[in-house]
Amino acid sequence: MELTLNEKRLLVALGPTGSADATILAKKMSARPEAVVQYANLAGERGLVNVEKRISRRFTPTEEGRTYLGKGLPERQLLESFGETIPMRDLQRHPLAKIGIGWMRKKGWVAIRDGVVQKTGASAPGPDEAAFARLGESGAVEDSVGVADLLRRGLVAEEEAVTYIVSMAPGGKALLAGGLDLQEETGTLTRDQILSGAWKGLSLRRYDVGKLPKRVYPGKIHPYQRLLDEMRRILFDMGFTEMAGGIVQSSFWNFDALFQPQDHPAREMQDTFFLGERWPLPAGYERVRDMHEFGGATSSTGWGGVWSAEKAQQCVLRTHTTSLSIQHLARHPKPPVKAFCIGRVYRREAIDPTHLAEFEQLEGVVMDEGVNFRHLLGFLKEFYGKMGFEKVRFRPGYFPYTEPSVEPEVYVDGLGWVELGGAGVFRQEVTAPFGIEHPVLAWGLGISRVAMLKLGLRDLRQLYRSDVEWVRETPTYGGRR
Ligand SMILES: N[C@@H](Cc1ccccc1)C(=O)O
Repeated sequence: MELTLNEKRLLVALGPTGSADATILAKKMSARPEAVVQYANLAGERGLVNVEKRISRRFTPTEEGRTYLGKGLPERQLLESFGETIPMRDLQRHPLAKIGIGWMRKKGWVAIRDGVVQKTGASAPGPDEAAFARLGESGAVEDSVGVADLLRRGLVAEEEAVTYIVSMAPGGKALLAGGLDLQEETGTLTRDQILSGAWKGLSLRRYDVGKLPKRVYPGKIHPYQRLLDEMRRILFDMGFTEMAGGIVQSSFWNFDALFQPQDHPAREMQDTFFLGERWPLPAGYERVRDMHEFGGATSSTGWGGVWSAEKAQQCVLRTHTTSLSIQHLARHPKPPVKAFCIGRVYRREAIDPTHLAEFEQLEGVVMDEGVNFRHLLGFLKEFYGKMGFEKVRFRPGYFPYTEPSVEPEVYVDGLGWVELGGAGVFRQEVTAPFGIEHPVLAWGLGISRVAMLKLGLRDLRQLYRSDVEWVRETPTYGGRR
């Protein structure tokens, strides 16, 4: 083992006592205490010494406290300034009278009658004076009853003292016993030393070029957040704007506006988190009602039956971000619309490694004159491609609000084809009540799924755990940033 000269000197300084405070070692080595702590930590890593950090509370005099040091507390000085009695008026001329008289009375040392101050005979020093005397001797005191009194009077202040105790470990002892060469070492050669050849006679400090430095973990964005940021950037790059909305939605916006029948199984208690609140229906809700009951002014026949306004008012934790898409379109019924959102959605799932009751969805809508199903497939291919899924295929799907509907699948090495979201063209039953006259392409996907695939996770819950080790070890992917 190659030791630095400083480490050797530390062992030599430590030798006689086996254990010492870093400040004492610093004096012996004529070095700064911080430097000694640094040498000791290095030697500690090699098992030569042990370093123990001790933090202690102590109290040192304040500026006011210092003025009494060696002389005594004001009441003591005042008490000793007169004999058995003194007229109050005379005592008041003493510079410490203001503070001292009150304390003398409080401590029962004097009584005042008819303008005359008279000693009671009791004036034994209390714990505060004892502590103050100790303070005078050593400059600092440990906590005690008396110190608490001094602290209250503002005569001492608390200080945290850190001391490092360095003690010899068996490794260091053995090295020291074997004898250490304390010749000065050269770490950096000068130009002159090289030119003159003097370097040949120097004892050079050795470097272990094979040794890895200590790992450092700089601040890092959570892998899932990185992925969300990347998706957001991809969509901005593709010309989308971001839409926003609340986590709580009325059933009207979460289901009815999307032509989901009121007796649809997804609207059952076991699938959706219903809330106690009810929200009023928006103006023009009757067109949605008519659409459900008989198809409104369109060629659709609707679902039939009676549509309940009460059911539509019931609030839910949004079960999909499509509830934001339809509201965005209701506010912007004229083309072009090209918007996306990333947000958390809630479903009453039995929780297991691949299903959680809350997860993030990404949603996109495109509305413009003449866009069609083929454009939708193109958008999806492009988006998934930018996400790093090169092979994408589409299977027919079903959603109450789109026709035609597809379920995109991406190819993942080792897993094969994996379903990733849903997409389709909004039905007239969805668009007509809001006066939307052009085709709307819509798609959505669970992005915690994407994260699982991209980060190679077996358990979705890993995304939501506070596992700093995992965050540290997960490489930043994609190479974009
Ligand atoms: N909302 C659907 C996804 C989807 C969005 C838009 C159109 C079609 C399907 C889901 O949660 O699975």
